[in-house]
Amino acid sequence: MTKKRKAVASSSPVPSSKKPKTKHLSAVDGLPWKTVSRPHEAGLDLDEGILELEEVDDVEVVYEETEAGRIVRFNVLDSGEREPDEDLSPDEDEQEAEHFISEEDESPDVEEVPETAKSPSTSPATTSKAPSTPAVDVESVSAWQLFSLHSQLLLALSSQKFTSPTPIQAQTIPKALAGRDVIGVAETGSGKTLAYGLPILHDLLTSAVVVPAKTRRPLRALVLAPTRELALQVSSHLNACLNRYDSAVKTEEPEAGPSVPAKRKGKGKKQPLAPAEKQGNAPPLVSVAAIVGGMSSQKQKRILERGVDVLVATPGRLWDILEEDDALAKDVKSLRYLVLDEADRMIETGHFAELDNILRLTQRSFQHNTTDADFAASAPVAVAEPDTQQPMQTFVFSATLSKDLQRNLKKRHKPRLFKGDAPASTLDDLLLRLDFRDPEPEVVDISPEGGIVSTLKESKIECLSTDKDAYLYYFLTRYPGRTLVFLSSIDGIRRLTPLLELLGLPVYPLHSQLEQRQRLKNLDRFKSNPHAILLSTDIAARGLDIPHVAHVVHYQIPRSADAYVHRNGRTARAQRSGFSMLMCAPDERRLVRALLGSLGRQDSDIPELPIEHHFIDKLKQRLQLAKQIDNAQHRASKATHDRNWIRAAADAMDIELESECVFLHLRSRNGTNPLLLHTFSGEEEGPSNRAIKARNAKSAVLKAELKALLQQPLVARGVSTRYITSGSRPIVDDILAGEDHQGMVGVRKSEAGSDLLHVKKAKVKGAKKADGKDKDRGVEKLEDEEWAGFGS
Ligand SMILES: Nc1ncnc2c1ncn2[C@@H]1O[C@H](COP(=O)(O)OP(=O)(O)OP(=O)(O)O)[C@@H](O)[C@H]1O
Repeated sequence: MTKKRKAVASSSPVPSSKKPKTKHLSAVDGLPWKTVSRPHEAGLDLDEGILELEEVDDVEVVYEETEAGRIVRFNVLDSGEREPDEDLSPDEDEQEAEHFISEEDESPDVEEVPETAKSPSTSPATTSKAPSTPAVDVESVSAWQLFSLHSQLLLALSSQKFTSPTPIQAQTIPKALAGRDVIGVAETGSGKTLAYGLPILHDLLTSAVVVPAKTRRPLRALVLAPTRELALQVSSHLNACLNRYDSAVKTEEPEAGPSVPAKRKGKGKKQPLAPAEKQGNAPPLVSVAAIVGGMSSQKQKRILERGVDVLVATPGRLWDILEEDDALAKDVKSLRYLVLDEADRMIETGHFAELDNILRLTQRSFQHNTTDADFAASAPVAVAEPDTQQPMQTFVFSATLSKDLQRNLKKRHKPRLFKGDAPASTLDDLLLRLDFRDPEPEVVDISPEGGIVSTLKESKIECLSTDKDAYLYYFLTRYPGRTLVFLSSIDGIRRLTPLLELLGLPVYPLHSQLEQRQRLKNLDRFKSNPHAILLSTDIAARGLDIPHVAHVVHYQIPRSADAYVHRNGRTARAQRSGFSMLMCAPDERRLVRALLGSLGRQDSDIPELPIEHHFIDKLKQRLQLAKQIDNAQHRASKATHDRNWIRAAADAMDIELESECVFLHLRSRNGTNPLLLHTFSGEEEGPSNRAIKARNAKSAVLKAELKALLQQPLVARGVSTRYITSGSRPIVDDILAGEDHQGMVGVRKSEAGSDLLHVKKAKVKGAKKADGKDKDRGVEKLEDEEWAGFGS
């Protein structure tokens, strides 16, 4: 097992007012190591790589010269709880109080142990109240103070530099904290995850008890998300709000006899630190986990056996588990919180039946008509009894929920009872099945007109379908930057990925037919390389929060206006600027018009991106070569694959390839549709080694040719690379100013968004010249209106 340790050697400044006491240790193992949760999104907790990661804080490394030579000592700074006035003068104490608040200042005194803790398993003998959290820098989160959030959350917001709530958070958090059901609609990247996440975590933290290791936690909150990546991301965003808390918490293993809530027990007294190992393995106060398809179900079952407070899941995997896990099904029936993130997408993913089944479980009215016998099987470990009478709060969030739907939801007064087994077929039906406790759930809709965020600049390129590869290659070369290219088909991604790879671009595919591990790996590579290109289907269209995506390209027209909005939402997030480019073939114009029409916009709203057409032919030449290489490689690998396959099939059937002529008639699993009818004999045993070698040699020659071509600079028309001060486009000034484009000689480095602006200005200027003063105003007005949607 690989075990990695990371020492944070007292880099965090200890306030000068604190005089930490130190423990001197010479052995590394004696340090208070804490296990760090490994990011599963990064694939680190899979079968390879780091299996365990530990870190240590507040350790000073001291080198001492001794007779035996130089030795290293570690001073463990004990900045733990002090006796009042122990280390500080009264003045200093006051000063410190001005800058920091602790949980005790913030929240009411010790809370009652909640109902959930009163089950035999979480009786006072085995649970204790949440310990206090570290101090919070009040000033950095003053804008959050009005919500009176748990100090751990303030701490997390402060450390993530989330200085103030976003508009959707500001409007929904108070309502959610007041116990209302909320339907939140706000633009992409506006912080909807924390809009529902913070109220849930606040409640769970303030009512949390330290659950002993062997006790299963009852599920309190369920977040459903349409894709695996989104579920993992939501779980990681919520965990980021709990991280520092867990590392700061000091827990004690419960001893025999009644335990006392930690706060009371520790009031004014110094709490002994649990041994390092115990701290590292201590169960978190509030736990969040993700359950998604494509990842080890054994591991996910283990997590569920231990129990989690907040479960983030895709409906498909969750329903699979629910069918077998009665304890979890029972929990789902008595949830405290239910969240549908990107609800409108979930009915499109083919998991609608599962989602419908899960929603049935959450229906209290449904439960009243059902006995618990279905789920009465005994739990594997002690379970804290959930409170089925506790009302459930429901949150539905998306960037695109139609006004009609919102009106329907508001009109509804009672949850609809299920009649028969026919699944609902529309989003309206689905949402009407939600067991809103409010007769009128709060609808907070602050989505922008047309669904497009103000910091996004849109553009389009009109070209033939067959030229899309060349124009895409042009765009990627002309505007390097993290780019997410959306295609509608997996086949398209499979075709385009090797071509762009051969052209030397850092390109990664993402689609549902990749293994989950590969999906996460590619996503991770995309996140870590500022020039990476992700070719993806719409599985990356919703919710994914990848920092600094510079461009979104719609290689194929999105299927719906909502898809257009969500795809665009992967850039221009959290008030940052972003750029999107729609590639439109002549036969797609009608679709684009319809798509924009349903957003209340026009085709002409989206300006064309200026193209230096001179480059296109050169790029086509390179692409042509890349296609030939790809074909040659494909044929060679297919031939090898076919040959191996035929041999394996013959082996399996105990057939001599040399002598017989055989019919292979393979059928699909259900035995109905013939998949392949193949005749072969020894002579037809696939291509010979010689043929395969010849193909490989051909592709090697083509590769060398392409390599040479790629090394040649792409030079703009009118540029002389020999005489950089002459030619119709002197380039010397740009070179001297460092503004020359690295991949295209004679082109100035620029951002796609600013080039778009230049086009706009040039148009206005040209129009002014041509049409005279009166018309000028008209043109300017028209331009302004056109640009109103782009917020430039
Ligand atoms: N109060 C805040 N201040 C600054 N950044 C924030 C704040 N809240 C959230 N963020 C950050 O904003 C980004 C977008 O948040 P989030 O993913 O929740 O958006 P979203 O509205 O759910 O987007 P989408 O509709 O695409 O799913 C994230 O990186 C998140 O960490």
